[in-house]
Amino acid sequence: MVVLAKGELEQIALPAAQPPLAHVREVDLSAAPGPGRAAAARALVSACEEQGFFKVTGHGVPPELVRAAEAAAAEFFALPQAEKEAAAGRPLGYDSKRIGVSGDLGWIEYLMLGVTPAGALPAASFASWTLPCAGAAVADLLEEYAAAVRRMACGVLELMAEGLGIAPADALSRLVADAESDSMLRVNHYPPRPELQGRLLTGFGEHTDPQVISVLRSNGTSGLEICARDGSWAAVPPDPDSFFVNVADALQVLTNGRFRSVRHRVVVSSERPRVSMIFFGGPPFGQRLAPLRQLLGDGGRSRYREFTWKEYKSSTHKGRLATDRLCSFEN
Ligand SMILES: C=C1C[C@]23C[C@@]1(O)CC[C@H]2[C@@]12CC[C@H](O)[C@@](C)(C(=O)O1)[C@H]2[C@@H]3C(=O)O
Ligand SMILES: O=C(O)CCC(=O)C(=O)O
Ligand SMILES: [Fe+2]
Repeated sequence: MVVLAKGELEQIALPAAQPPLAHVREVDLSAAPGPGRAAAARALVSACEEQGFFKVTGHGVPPELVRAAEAAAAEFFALPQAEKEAAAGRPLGYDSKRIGVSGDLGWIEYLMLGVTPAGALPAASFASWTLPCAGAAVADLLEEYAAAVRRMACGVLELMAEGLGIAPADALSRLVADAESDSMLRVNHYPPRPELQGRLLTGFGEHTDPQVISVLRSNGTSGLEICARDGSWAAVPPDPDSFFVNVADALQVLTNGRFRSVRHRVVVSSERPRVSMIFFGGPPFGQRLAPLRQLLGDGGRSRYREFTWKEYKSSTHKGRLATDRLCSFEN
């Protein structure tokens, strides 16, 4: 349930619907080694260069696991408010309308879960966190789902390394595969909007994701919009059978700006609820982030100073959602 105080609805009202994204880039992760895989790797690299965003097909995540995880999430959000609030916590746990700690609001309720021990700090991980419904089944399903999506994210990062021509093959995926990776799962529920004389509401305000890669799956309800390099916004047609990948800030740094993290937001315009589950693949806290030498070229200049993920994450968490956070790390 989302309850807004007087005046808060005005803060999140949006004026206009955006046109659908004309060309959703697609990458088939199941392409067999050989020319098919090389073409998929090229498609992935050009999608990351042009949009920082693409759809993954042939992803290998079992559809029954996706359906079960979504049903578990829906079951959680359907609980009485008091029971959901028993799972409240910051930064991990249940919350509604507040995003971050700097005053950003949205027409949203959500669960944040740590996928790895590092991602779970300082609160609980799936293993030690018992959701107050249907036994521990919800936590178990979401944990299994997160593990499957994390494996897929690593597959995407391996294909990316191939497309970029960098070695070793796990140069990027190891950041997320690492046992110390700071990875999280976020489950968002955007209830149908209240009647607002045709106006739209911000579900999740515009931002880039700070991590390396985000992998998003939603039900069939629209809402996700991405921003093109020219600043125009477009609506992404939902596809519950596929996953969407966002290039996130740390990947922008690793590629020295060749890939740009995609600015995106969620707009609530529907009579139907939207449920999305997003895996955020983050590096270990101590990981130093700087452009990969192989992507700098001879005498190439690094656009970013070196910093650790811990440093970046804490700077991120102090600011507003829409802030362009990377600019203070530029050389
Ligand atoms: C306002 C904020 C919420 C956020 C932390 C931040 O200070 C800026 C980045 C936000 C974001 C966006 C992507 C993910 O949803 C998220 C979990 C993340 O890592 O960075 C959120 C943060 C959050 O909701 O706490
Ligand atoms: O819920 C969505 O579809 C996207 C939300 C998002 O961008 C986020 O949680 O970072
Ligand atoms: Fe996001």
